[in-house]
Amino acid sequence: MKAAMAAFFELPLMEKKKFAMGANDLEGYGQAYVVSEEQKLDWCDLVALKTLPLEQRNLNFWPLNLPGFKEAVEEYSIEVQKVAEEINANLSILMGMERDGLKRYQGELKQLMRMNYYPPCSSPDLVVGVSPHSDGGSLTVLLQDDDIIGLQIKHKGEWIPVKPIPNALVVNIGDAIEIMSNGVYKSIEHRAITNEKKARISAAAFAYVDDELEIGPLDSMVDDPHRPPMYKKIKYIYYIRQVLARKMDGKAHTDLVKIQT
Ligand SMILES: O=C(O)CCC(=O)C(=O)O
Ligand SMILES: [Fe+2]
Repeated sequence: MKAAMAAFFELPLMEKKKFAMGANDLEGYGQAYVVSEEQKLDWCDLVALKTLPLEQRNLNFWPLNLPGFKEAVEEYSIEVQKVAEEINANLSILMGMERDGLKRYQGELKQLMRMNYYPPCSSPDLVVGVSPHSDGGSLTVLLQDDDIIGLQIKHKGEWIPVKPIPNALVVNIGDAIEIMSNGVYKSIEHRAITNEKKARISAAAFAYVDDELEIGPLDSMVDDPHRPPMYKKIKYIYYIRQVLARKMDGKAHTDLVKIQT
């Protein structure tokens, strides 16, 4: 998977542009957005592909003439989905349900694979690889370089590096699980920084629910009046549209659906 991603980003720009993301597309090759004049520039190339279920793949965005790419992404996406499903099963138990509790509620999870390429940057203070945000879906499973630190999480107001553990994956809770868990499992604010000398590649597999599903705190996580619902119910499509429309601004999106007390 790492070799396949590296081979893609090494393609000449003209080749990569054949898979260019349209203005309102989630899929394809592009650059991370520049949010505002005041904000540091995002320093990152990316290609995003809908990987699962198989019928939602749009092979027009896939570099099919790159040897081994499709096979690697296909195999990796299936394996990483099993990891996401196993974590969901365990989270279900932690949330007071049977192992299949979240699966029953969420249905079969879909997957978008976002592959990021952060070129080396001689002025790392002036750019940020990916601006601070939380992931909108249920879970994100991240594959990162074993020897280059780039990912940071916000903890008690400070940016803490997530040091790579060789051959390990990083799992982020997304906003949808925060909402379903009624705030017990919080989505994490994170960003990626660039490196002065070395390029870094990562693959974020976002597992998310069907657009039409209404997400809200699960019954097992609500205990009125001791633990009332803390989030409004919202159809996932409306939630994710808000996230995408407002670009990236820390954890502001979950605040939008919080019930004010
Ligand atoms: O490259 C990373 O470590 C993080 C990427 C990320 O947060 C994302 O693609 O949502
Ligand atoms: Fe992210």
